[in-house]
Amino acid sequence: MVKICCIGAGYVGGPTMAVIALKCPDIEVVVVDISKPRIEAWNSDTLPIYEPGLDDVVKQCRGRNLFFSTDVEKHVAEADIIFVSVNTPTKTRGLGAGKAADLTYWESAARMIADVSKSDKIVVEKSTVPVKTAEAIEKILTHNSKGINYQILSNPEFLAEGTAIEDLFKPDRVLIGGRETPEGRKAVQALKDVYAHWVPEDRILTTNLWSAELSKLAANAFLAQRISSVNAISALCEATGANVSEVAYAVGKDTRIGPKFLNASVGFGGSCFQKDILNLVYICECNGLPEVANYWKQVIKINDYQKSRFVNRVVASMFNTVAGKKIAVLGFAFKKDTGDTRETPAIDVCKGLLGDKAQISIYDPQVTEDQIQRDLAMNKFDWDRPMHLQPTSPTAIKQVSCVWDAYEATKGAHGVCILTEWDEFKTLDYQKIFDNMQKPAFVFDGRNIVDPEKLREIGFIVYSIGKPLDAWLKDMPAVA
Ligand SMILES: NC(=O)C1=CN([C@@H]2O[C@H](COP(=O)(O)OP(=O)(O)OC[C@H]3O[C@@H](n4cnc5c(N)ncnc54)[C@H](O)[C@@H]3O)[C@@H](O)[C@H]2O)C=CC1
Ligand SMILES: O=C(O)[C@H]1O[C@H](OP(=O)(O)OP(=O)(O)OC[C@H]2O[C@@H](n3ccc(=O)[nH]c3=O)[C@H](O)[C@@H]2O)[C@H](O)[C@@H](O)[C@@H]1O
Repeated sequence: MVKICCIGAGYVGGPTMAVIALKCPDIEVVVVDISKPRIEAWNSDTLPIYEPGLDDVVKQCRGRNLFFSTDVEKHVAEADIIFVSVNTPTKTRGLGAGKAADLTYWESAARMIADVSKSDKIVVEKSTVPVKTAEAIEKILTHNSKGINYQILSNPEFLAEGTAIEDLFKPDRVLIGGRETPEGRKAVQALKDVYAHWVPEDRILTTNLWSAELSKLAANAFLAQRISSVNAISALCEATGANVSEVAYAVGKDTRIGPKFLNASVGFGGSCFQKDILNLVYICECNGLPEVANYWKQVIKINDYQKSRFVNRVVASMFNTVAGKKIAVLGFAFKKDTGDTRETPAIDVCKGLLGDKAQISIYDPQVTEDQIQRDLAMNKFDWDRPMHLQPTSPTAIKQVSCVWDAYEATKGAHGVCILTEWDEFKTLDYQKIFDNMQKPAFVFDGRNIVDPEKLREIGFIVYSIGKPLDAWLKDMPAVA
């Protein structure tokens, strides 16, 4: 029986390995992590991450050919194929701080593999890493090899949170990069055989190592660039009276452009887009390509602009101050169907409103109060460290309260900011919300999920990203 061990039981390691175990009953899969609480949660009825369909997959194979353990060294030693799916956060200190990927966790995993291995291994980069990381990993492994043969493969993951199980069941493509040597090709084939259990052959792409590593960074940069493009156009729509949804629809009808990923928003969030683009920028700079670096940097600048533009709209339309005013925030996760808050635009929006002394009442169906308080207190990039390295009990921010109901959050509020596109926000009783709010009552829709006309009929003053402006807002320009 082939044995797979995955180091890192996070958003990628957990679901990916659960699906491999489900689709490959002839393979034993063990997911290991240094975080004891995380592994305990994977072994319990309350999994550590919320992902539609995941519970079902885990229940079907846990204890059969899927195991979760903290005994990292034992399972690494026994495995034939080792996936490494640990954090690769942005460096916060030293060379490349604020841009370069911090490979501390990757390096320590590689050193541990070298220490405990007694047989040949295929080591698979699942984490998103800078191009050429495989070379560094190879050096670490072969320097301590004791005659053991290691083959390094790059097999980046393209799943999106909220649809991870769907994406894993039916991936657009699986990408495997390896060395172009007989041993390298054999290793690529071994990994191909795993995916071939359920992925059609023509969707399994094989490339050289560097193409696979770079394709992951490029794919995320292209996706984020689409959002920044439509968000840039949304600002122009507001200035001209065009409607961004109509523009995006018309643009996306061109089959060369396509309709997906053109929803204007308060900004993209999530653990990877910003981090991976910063990493790409750094690699370009290191390779003497400042023009290319600046091109990609602009995608992040527009994203930051979009978030601060939103805050400015809120403050400007409420007579240029929100001091002491209750603002309801609906949605804190970076997108719907996940409890993940990493780099969520809600953090920057809330911090912006707090900077103007607002009182914020937050409701999100999946995010805990503890998480929200930690996010608002944490320094940038600290969120992407393993749990045990994050600040444990930050001082709670007094102006922020978290409630478990949208109606409670909006009661007595001056304004409502919709920051995540949870389906339940589309069907709220907005008349009831209006009746219980201060007047004039404002809705700032950062996800374009409510019908502005219907809300205006109720009496709200409405701001929707990239939509023709309410007369009220036209008279209140949002200048920083
Ligand atoms: N979250 C996502 O949707 C996607 C993430 N990625 C990439 O996958 C990688 C992992 O991301 P996530 O799963 O989201 O991170 P995560 O933070 O959810 O999980 C990483 C896990 O690795 C563990 N870990 C760190 N060092 C370790 C070590 N030396 N030994 C054992 N365990 C260790 C941590 O305790 C943590 O549980 C990152 O490189 C990310 O860029 C790629 C595609 C999608
Ligand atoms: O490397 C990663 O981590 C993953 O990053 C993204 O996945 P994810 O961040 O989970 O979610 P997305 O659906 O891409 O959304 C990212 C952000 O963009 C926003 N978004 C998305 C689409 C859109 O049209 N407009 C928009 O503002 C979302 O609300 C969210 O805040 C990619 O879609 C995955 O392919 C990739 O594997």
